[in-house]
Amino acid sequence: MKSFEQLFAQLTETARTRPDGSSTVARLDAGVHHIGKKVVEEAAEVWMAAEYESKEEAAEEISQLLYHLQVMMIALDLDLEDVYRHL
Ligand SMILES: N=c1c2ncn([C@@H]3O[C@H](COP(=O)(O)OP(=O)(O)OP(=O)(O)O)[C@@H](O)[C@H]3O)c2ncn1[C@@H]1O[C@H](COP(=O)(O)O)[C@@H](O)[C@H]1O
Repeated sequence: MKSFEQLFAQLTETARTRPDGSSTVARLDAGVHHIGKKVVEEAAEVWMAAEYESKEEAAEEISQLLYHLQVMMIALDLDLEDVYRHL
């Protein structure tokens, strides 16, 4: 289990070191348009899980949405403070 901040640190390091086989590197290479489609897709899956599936399934979809939002942040060179200052 990892926190939001721990995942962001891991993904930032992954983007810097570009390990072979990383799905995060592949998503970053695919670009903002591709990442944006995943954000929208995962947001819809959160909605559907919340209305029609279990709390556990909703939690899993929410975790995937958070992951793709973090990938988008890295693609845009945003750090956590850039987002937190709007909370
Ligand atoms: N937390 C996540 C995570 N959440 C979601 N996903 C990705 O999002 C996908 C879920 O989307 P879908 O259900 O739509 O699955 P899919 O249809 O196969 O989606 P696509 O792969 O085709 O886009 C998963 O298959 C993963 O590819 C994640 N991929 C990676 N992580 C974490 O990111 C870290 C780095 O991962 P790598 O870059 O792969 O090393 C690791 O700690 C991982 O646990």
